[in-house]
Amino acid sequence: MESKQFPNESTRNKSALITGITGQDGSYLAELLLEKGYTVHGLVRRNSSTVRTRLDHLYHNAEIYNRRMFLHYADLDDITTIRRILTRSKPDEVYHLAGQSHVGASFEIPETTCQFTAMGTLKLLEILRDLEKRPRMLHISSSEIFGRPDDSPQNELTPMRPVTPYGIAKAFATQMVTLYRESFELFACNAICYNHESPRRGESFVTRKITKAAAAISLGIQDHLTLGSIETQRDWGYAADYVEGMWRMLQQDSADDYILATGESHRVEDFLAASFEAVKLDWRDYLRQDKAFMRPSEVSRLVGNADKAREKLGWTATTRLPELARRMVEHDLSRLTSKPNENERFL
Ligand SMILES: C[C@H]1O[C@H](OP(=O)(O)OP(=O)(O)OC[C@H]2O[C@@H](n3cnc4c(=O)[nH]c(N)nc43)[C@H](O)[C@@H]2O)[C@@H](O)[C@@H](O)C1=O
Repeated sequence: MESKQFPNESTRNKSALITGITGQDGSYLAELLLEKGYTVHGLVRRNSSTVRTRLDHLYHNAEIYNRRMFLHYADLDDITTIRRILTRSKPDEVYHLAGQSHVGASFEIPETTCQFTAMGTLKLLEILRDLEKRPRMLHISSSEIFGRPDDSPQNELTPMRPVTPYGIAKAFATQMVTLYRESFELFACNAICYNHESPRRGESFVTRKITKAAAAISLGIQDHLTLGSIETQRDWGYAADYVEGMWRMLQQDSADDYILATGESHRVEDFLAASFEAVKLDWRDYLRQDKAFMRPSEVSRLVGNADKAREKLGWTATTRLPELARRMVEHDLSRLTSKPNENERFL
C-alpha cells in the first residue's frame, strides 16, 4: 500500500498533506479531499503493525491508488523526513491531525503526549515557516484546552484552563498556531473540536467501547461492559461533519480559529442508554464500574458554541446523540455478524 511517489508537477491538482491520515478524522478527511479532486499525501507512523484499515476501501479505486493518494513514513519528531516530504510534495494545504489523542492515557504518558501533541506541532510550524512556498495549515485543537471553564458554552474567546496533560499539550499547540499566524504571517487555523465520533472511532474511546459492547452483548458474545464515570458530560458530534468544517476553514480569505461542536451536552449515561436502546436492552443489567477507568482529573461543563463556524463557514453539525449512537451500534452489529476478511482483521 505504501508509495514513495510524488505526482508529476505538470498534471498536479490542488494537493494536501495530512498528518494522522490513518486515524478516524484522517480517513474521513482523505475521502473528502479525494472526492474534491485533491491529490492527498499522508504521513504514516512507522511501527510494526502499520494498521491502515480505515484507508483500505480507498485503495479499491485504481485511479486513486495509482495517482492521487501517497503515503509516506514519518514520525512527528522526524523533522528531516517531514521537511523532505513537504519540499517534494509541495502541498497547498497541510492538515495536522496527528498526536497522542487519548486523554486518559495522557496521565500515564505525559511526556510522550507533550512530545507529539505539543512539540510535534511546534516542529511542524517551524518547518512551514522556512518553506519557500508556504502551504495553508490546519491544526486540530480540542475542547480539552478549556478544562474547567467559568462560562458554558465556550466560544473562541473563552480562556484556556486545561486540567489534563493532553489538554495542556493542546493548549500549547493551539497558542503556537495563533502565534505563528500573527507573528510570521502563516495561514494557520485552529479547529477547536469537541468530541466527534463515528463507526471508525478507536475502541478505547468511551462511545465506541459502549456501541461495540451493546452489539456484542445483544449477540451473546459478551456478558458485561466495564466503564469509569458515567456522570461526566460531553458534546458529541459526528466526525465526518467536523472534517468538512476543517476543510472550509482553509478556503477562507484569512486564517482564524473556529469552534466545531453540536452545542448539546450529554452524560456518558445518555450515550449508554441510546446505544442499548438500539438493541432493545437495558444497560443497567450489564454495566460494571471500575476505578481503573476513572481519571485523576476530569474536565467539566464542556459544550461548544459554534456560531462563528455557522456564520462564517456555513457549517453546522448534522448529527445528534441518539442517531450517532444508533449508527455506531448498527455498524458494530454488522461487523460482528459478517465474516471476517483481510481488511477487518485489525478493526
Ligand atoms: C475533545 C476530546 O475528545 C476525546 O477525549 P475524551 O472526551 O476524554 O473522550 P473519551 O471517549 O476517552 O472519554 C469521554 C468520557 O467518558 C468517560 N469514561 C467513562 N468510562 C470510560 C472508559 O471506559 N473509557 C474511556 N475512554 N472513557 C470513559 C471519561 O472519563 C470521559 O469523561 C478525544 O478525542 C480527545 O482527543 C479530544 O480532543
